[in-house]
Amino acid sequence: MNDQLALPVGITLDRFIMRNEADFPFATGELSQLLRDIALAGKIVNRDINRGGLSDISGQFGSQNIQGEHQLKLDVIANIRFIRALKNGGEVCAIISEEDTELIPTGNNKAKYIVAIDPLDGSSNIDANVSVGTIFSIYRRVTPTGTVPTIGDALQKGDMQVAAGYILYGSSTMLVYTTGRGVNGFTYDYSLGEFFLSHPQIRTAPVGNIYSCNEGNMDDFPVAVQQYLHKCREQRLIGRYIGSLVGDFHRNLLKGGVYLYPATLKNPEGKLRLMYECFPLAYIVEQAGGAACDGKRRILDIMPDSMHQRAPLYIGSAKMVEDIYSLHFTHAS
Ligand SMILES: O=P(O)(O)OC[C@H]1O[C@](O)(COP(=O)(O)O)[C@@H](O)[C@@H]1O
Ligand SMILES: [Mg+2]
Ligand SMILES: [Mg+2]
Repeated sequence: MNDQLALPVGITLDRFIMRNEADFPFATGELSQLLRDIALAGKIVNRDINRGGLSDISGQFGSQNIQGEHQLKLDVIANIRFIRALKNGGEVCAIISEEDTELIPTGNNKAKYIVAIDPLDGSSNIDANVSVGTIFSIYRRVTPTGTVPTIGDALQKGDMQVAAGYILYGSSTMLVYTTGRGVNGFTYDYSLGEFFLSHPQIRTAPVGNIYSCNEGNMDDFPVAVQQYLHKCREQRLIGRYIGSLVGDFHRNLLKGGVYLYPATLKNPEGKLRLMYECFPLAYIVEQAGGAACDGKRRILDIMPDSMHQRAPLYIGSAKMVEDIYSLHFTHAS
């Protein structure tokens, strides 16, 4: 409490980024600028989402993405907005997007960062006016700057991320991110057009009383998960499931709890994508004291072999994730 009182009221995202950059003696400002570019695109997409019900922006776009999902107009609009901001910003040499099959070269071959992005998360909720989000993950390229980026630059372990975050377009709009020195949350003040630090150094409880899972798939779940969900019910834990990963994750991060998306018959590898859903949220939750696994491994230890690879995800309060992991272990042996 004293720390928070000590903090000047109204620290903007920009000032926070600048202050943090000062802590890195060799910082060159590129990552800071990249975070600003993402925040700017987020403000524009936030405006689009607020108009989500209006005819020119609602409904299907009429095409499918590589996941076989019907793209909504807002999926495509958000994708265009972020790609344009990242290209114009000049700090990114290539982009992985949920909405694009191939790696997107930006033409900035001198740039040293790669961004993986889920431009609009929770698409199935957009026309019902339920919280949605954007999820991003940032890597340093492995090939020399000045050369054309390759898939080798894109496919890196989750542990290699230099920054990750999400924007939650909910009752208020928030940007939450980490650069490996804790997790901070910023709330958007429309009247000033600024993100302000509202949740400094977020920590998540080791045990919470919330579990989030689409139990409609219960019969498909591994036995270990079915057992865990029964235990949650026996303990009268609170079941909360929005169906927008960012919304469910954010609530559990602040209140304590666990989100589960196991493998199902429809998605035997799991539904969620490693590069732009699992990795960024796993980095954030670990920086906040929580944990994330796929039932067998720590999510951040996974080496991806394709850009749109999926994985089961168990993420949130450390002790709850550990329990799920041990149940998997018990049933595997
Ligand atoms: O409808 P389901 O099977 O419960 O899946 C919901 C999950 O799928 C997602 O919508 C997938 O993300 P996208 O909307 O970005 O495709 C998650 O946000 C959410 O947690
Ligand atoms: Mg998503
Ligand atoms: Mg999406």
